[in-house]
Amino acid sequence: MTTNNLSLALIQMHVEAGNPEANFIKLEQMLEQAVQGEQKPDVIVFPEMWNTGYALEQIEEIADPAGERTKALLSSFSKKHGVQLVGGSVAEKRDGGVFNTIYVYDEYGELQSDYSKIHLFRLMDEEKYLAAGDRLGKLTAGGADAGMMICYDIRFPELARALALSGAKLLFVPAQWPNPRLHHWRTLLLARAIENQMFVIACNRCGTSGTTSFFGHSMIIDPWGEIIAEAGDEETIVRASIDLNLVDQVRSKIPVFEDRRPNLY
Ligand SMILES: O=C(O)CCC(=O)C(=O)O
Repeated sequence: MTTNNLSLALIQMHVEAGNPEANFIKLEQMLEQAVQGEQKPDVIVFPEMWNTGYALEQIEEIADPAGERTKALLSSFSKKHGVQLVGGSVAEKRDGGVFNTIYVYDEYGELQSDYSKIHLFRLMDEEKYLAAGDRLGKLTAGGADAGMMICYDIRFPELARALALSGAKLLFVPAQWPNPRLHHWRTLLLARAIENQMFVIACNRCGTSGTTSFFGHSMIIDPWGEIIAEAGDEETIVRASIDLNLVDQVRSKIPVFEDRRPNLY
């Protein structure tokens, strides 16, 4: 069988809470590094809320108005380098609120889709400062249908299943998932990959903000649940090439989607 390869790079960066200037500089530096590797990536993924971090008390002032600054950067970079960007998420100010939003730019510099986090994480008071999105996140990557979820969203298996049922073969997950819940992060990502027989491509931040530390461990998991790449806790770019044909192979070996009994549950 011929391969259908997609080359990925995940920007596992330190985010400075409340300092968009520093974060834009850091992101641009790491983006340049990402395209200078031996194999130019087809898709680059960033972490959650990389522009502002979780400076929630200041979020109204520092969120990107209509995402304009972020969109300008993503559009020009994707076009210049012919690379698709799953632009992490940013704090985006619109419609009288602040949303936690992913913009996806295609390799021609055009906005392909967006997604605003639909489950707000109450342990970090997100519901007090942020507005929730109200639709699913879908995109295409390497010619395949894909879905996106943000951080806490991975605790909701129904969401990943809905995306898989709508055709997604890959799931992109930008996150700011902190210590001490590394075990939850790895287990949930592995479960979403195995149960939906899809690639899971998860980009977490690293470093410390105030008293909260982030363990990194960005991961690329295949539809059989094998870990193709996993970072440690340092600032790094995680790279891997995946064969999209593996999704159909795994789905025909164990036909979970044909064997479902949705009328019983
Ligand atoms: O669910 C968790 O444990 C972490 C979620 C989180 O940090 C977030 O959604 O920002």
